[in-house]
Amino acid sequence: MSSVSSYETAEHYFHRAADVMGLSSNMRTLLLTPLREVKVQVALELDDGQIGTFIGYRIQHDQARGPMKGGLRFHPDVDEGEVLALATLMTWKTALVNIPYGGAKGGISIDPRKLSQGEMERITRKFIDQIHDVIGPDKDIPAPDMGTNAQVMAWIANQYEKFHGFNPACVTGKPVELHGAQGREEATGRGVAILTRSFLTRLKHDVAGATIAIQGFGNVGSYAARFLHEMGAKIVAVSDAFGAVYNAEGLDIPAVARHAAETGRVSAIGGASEITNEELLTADVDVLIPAAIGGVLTKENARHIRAKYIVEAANNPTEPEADDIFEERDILVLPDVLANTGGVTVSYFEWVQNRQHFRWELSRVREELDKILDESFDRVWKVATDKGVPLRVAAYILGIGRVGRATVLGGI
Ligand SMILES: NC(=O)C1=CN([C@@H]2O[C@H](COP(=O)(O)OP(=O)(O)OC[C@H]3O[C@@H](n4cnc5c(N)ncnc54)[C@H](OP(=O)(O)O)[C@@H]3O)[C@@H](O)[C@H]2O)C=CC1
Ligand SMILES: O=C(O)CCC(=O)C(=O)O
Repeated sequence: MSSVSSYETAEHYFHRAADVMGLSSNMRTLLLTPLREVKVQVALELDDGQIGTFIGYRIQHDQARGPMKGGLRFHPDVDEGEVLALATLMTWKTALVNIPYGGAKGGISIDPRKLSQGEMERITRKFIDQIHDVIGPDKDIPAPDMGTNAQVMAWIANQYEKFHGFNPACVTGKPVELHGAQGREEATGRGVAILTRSFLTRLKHDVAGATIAIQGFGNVGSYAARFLHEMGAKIVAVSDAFGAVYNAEGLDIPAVARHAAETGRVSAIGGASEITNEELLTADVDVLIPAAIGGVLTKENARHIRAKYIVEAANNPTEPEADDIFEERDILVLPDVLANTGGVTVSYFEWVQNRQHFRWELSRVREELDKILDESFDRVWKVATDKGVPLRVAAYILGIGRVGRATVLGGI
């Protein structure tokens, strides 16, 4: 696990790009300082009659380019620094793909696996009771992240509407039956697969037959695995919090998905050996895709990574010293700020549809998403090539540049 905090990582990557851009120290302070940090008590009666007291956060980083946007994470590791780091990342991410939003993120420090469905619903509603005034379709629009899903988004919409009236654009990632968008659930993982293919193609490496290890088999990891499998890639290892499974000939991903749905974990599936998450990270593969928690690629394991390429489906998986080691070892990294933008982009399509009271077909969602991903990838690649910088620095230059210009044009 990383010894560097998520926020130190976020600041480091910001300054690395800001140095190349020649940003003044005043501008750096303005762009890094969050607009608002909300920290609330979320207290409720648990199923066993005990009182549970949890801490919830919503950190709104920047709104120069539009209402703030970002997911809501339910995980035991959630703290203020992590949420701020993730909110900051959202600001550069929405700017990079040029959708009209700023950045925010939220979370509650809880373990959803230890809660009943009823407890999850009560916690979600209690949290929205505390923050409904600072969120909304023109202020800040939450969405799913680790530990939350379409059902949680449905409760958020319902609770928000108790205060403010019907307004499904107040949250995205909702169930399709309740004003959600076709294709949002698959969007982040599908985007990861499409960008992985573009990345490999640019490097003259065919996705068909490429060997891939994916850490995390939740929303993002499982859809990325599914789409890459359909593209002909050989997914040799996948994992969840309990451990990993490996088959050098390639896993049968639809079978792993069925097994995980039935048993709640990927382990103990026939025809694959059990390995640890750490062994998955150092597997001998073409592409490593971290798609779970942050801070998993560290200065301790970076020299043992055998993948040729890393695609960051997770947010903030790589600590700065590991990133430097990858650069030195010519391991190319497709950074989170680009690699996982499929989710927020389709969230934007959902928000647009909600505001227009109009529904798009899945084919239109996919087509519009592919266009944005292709354009963003090409732009990042060009800046990296023109300036001779890594893809992460190039992506940050584009994102920070757009936010900086909007800030100057709009005035403070
Ligand atoms: N959902 C989205 O649209 C987006 C998500 N992301 C990022 O993608 C990543 C994954 O999110 P998402 O798929 O939504 O989350 P989910 O909660 O759906 O899935 C998380 C996965 O990670 C596994 N996991 C949890 N803890 C560990 C651990 N310590 N070691 C290994 N695996 C672990 C979980 O296992 P288990 O099931 O056993 O707990 C699960 O397989 C996060 O970094 C998130 O910020 C980025 C952009 C958008
Ligand atoms: O869909 C969204 O609005 C946000 C997704 C998210 O949290 C992320 O990209 O990290």
